[in-house]
Amino acid sequence: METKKKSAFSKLMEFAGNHKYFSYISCVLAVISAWVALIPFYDVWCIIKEVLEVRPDFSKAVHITSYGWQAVGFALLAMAFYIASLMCSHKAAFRVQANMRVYMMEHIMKLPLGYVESKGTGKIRKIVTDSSAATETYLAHNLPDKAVSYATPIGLLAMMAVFDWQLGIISLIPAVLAFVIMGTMMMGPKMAEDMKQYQNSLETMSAEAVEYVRGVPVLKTFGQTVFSFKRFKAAIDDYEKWTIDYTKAMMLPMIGFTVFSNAIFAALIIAAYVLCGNTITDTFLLNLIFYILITATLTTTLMKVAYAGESQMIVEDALNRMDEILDVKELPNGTSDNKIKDASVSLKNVKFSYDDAKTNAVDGISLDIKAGEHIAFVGPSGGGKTTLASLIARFWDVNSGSISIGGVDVKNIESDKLMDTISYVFQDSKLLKTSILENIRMGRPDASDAEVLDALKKAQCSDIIAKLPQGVNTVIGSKGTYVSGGEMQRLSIARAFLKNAPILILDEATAFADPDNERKVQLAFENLSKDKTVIMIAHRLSTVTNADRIYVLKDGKIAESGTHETLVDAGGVYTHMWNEYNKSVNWQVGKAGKAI
Ligand SMILES: Nc1ncnc2c1ncn2[C@@H]1O[C@H](COP(=O)(O)OP(=O)(O)OP(=O)(O)O)[C@@H](O)[C@H]1O
Repeated sequence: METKKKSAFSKLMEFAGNHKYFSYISCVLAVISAWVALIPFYDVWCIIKEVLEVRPDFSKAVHITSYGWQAVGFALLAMAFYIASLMCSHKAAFRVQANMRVYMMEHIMKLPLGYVESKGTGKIRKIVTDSSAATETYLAHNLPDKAVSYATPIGLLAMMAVFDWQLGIISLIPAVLAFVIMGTMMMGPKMAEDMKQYQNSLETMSAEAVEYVRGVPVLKTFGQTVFSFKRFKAAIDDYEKWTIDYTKAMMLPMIGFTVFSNAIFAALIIAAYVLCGNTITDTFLLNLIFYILITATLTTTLMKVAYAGESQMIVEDALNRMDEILDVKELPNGTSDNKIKDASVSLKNVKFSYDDAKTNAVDGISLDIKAGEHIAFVGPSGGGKTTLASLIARFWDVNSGSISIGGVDVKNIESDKLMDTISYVFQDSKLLKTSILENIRMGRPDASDAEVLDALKKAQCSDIIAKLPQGVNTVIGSKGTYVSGGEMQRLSIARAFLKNAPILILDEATAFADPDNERKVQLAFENLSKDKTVIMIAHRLSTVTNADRIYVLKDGKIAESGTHETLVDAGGVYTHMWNEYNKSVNWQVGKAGKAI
């Protein structure tokens, strides 16, 4: 769907489907309502006219009541049209909001998984929900109001020209001035930019607040409370600055706008003195009273235009934020008829860099993993282990080179097929807020309860289930159901068991709370790894000693590769890492010994 260089309204209408007609009808009804709402003013004019004509014998004013009822009738009719207009506008707005969310989510599902991971699910959620909510307010309320605010001056103009064109023009002068101030100073490009900055600083402040609260345990442990409060404080200061700047920038235009839009009747009174001097006629008096009454409508209308303009800026900003996500290219889905012949993985001169990064995170890596081999990626932090594993699972597409699975380039494998071929067990396991049973069943939706239970057993989860209040039916994250990082990883191993994909990528957790958990996770990994091609991102060398081959990754390149034994003897990066590892193990044992 083309989303650029279009007005906010036409962008929104693309999401409305057939419901766009409700938006159009809503505007038409709002216009009718605006014009019908002017008729009671004509009735009032007739009443004043009759009063002036019959004075001083007011008993002759026999039409006043009928004019009065007519005014009430038209006021009610105008209200009915307005309500009907709002009903239509809400119908369209809710449909647009729903379609927008569905469209965004469908798009997000096709984006590189790496993008979703690095952008942050919280931020994406905020854009999807908040931006679509902003469009709802705009379409449901501001659009009909905008129609009213354009229709009313046209209706008024017609009426004013009919009754007394001179007074009409005079009452329009302040209105036009207010309108000019609004158009140039309150809604110009500068204000749109200020509004954007304001929204940005609001977003940063919310994000910093969340980070601050999430980091409280770490901050307290390291006694860094005051220091780290600085970032949050800086975000608050920035927000304060923008709010004050925005308010200051708005102050003069707002004063001008309010003065001019409320001064219409004052202009009329001054004009009356100038135009008539001491000889005021009945007709002039009648028209003057009529204009003074009716200009109140003009003031309200101008206010509505101002609010509609502000909400237009908000909706445009919301649409731009959505475009940030919609502009990210979806990963093209593979369609090759070539069959994946086995669970082998082959990389040929693979290069990849993250957006805006100066260096390649993976820089010309070639390797071949035969079906059924167990290999490990080790190396210093930032060496490219996770990135390389993500490329194999096609969370990102390579910049150059190629990755193939079973002889077929991953770009040509249909995404469902690719996901059936690979199981990725993340370090920070992804569990949803639903029952354990359903969480595990995601591995294979048609699995029976018995199969899920079997997977849980193989993944060493029996003790987790036993301690939960409702066993496998316990909802993760519900009250009283705390699962530790290690337990969570075992649960996601159970999910991988159920999926039973021939290639397994395991991102080993860096830290475990207790040795028992660590032993169980390792046992679960071992069970899961049987008869599969395994790629392990290892952080502790103890877990890779049995691997068929170890790749040491440094600065996005393979620094060394081979079995544990050959690498230990090679005297390179791995030897150094192994020595350091042994020192740390001995140090821990020594420390434990001392403590006892
Ligand atoms: N989402 C991202 N956006 C931008 N740069 C990234 C992203 N993820 C990783 N990087 C960068 O890419 C390089 C490789 O990182 P990667 O996470 O693959 O290393 P790693 O070996 O897995 O490190 P660790 O052992 O600490 O997990 C690093 O310089 C890192 O800063």
